[in-house]
Amino acid sequence: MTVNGFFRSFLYALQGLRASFWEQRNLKVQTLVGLITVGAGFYFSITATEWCIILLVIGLVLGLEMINTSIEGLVDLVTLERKPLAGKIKDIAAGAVLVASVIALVIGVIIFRKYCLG
Ligand SMILES: Nc1ncnc2c1ncn2[C@@H]1O[C@H](COP(=O)(O)OP(=O)(O)OP(=O)(O)O)[C@@H](O)[C@H]1O
Repeated sequence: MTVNGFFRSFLYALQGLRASFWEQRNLKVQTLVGLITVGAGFYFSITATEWCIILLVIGLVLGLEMINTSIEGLVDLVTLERKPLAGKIKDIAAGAVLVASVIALVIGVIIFRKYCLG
């Protein structure tokens, strides 16, 4: 891949980021929660290891939400008819986001509990 090709792929990825952000209410909410968590991280001066874990789960949730958005679009592209398989595929993709979000919440509680309780 040439430098130009790499740069173009990077721009396409940024376009994808922008498109999913403006189209997806969930992604905006998750980004806001992520930013609040980062703010809390600065406020409580969490450790480097805690930063790594927090940033990893934020990236996981946001990344999975974008893949979920992409799968929803792909299913709609294949069929707009009501079909059990189409619904199941969307539900599984949404379930993946839910799993990551619940894990992120648990990790957030584990990390910030000790700072909040003193
Ligand atoms: N073609 C379809 N056939 C059967 N069920 C569907 C179909 N499309 C969507 N569904 C069902 O409706 C749910 C919502 O799908 P939809 O594409 O509207 O997502 P959404 O509610 O807009 O999600 P988001 O708010 O994240 O965009 C799916 O999870 C699925 O259960």
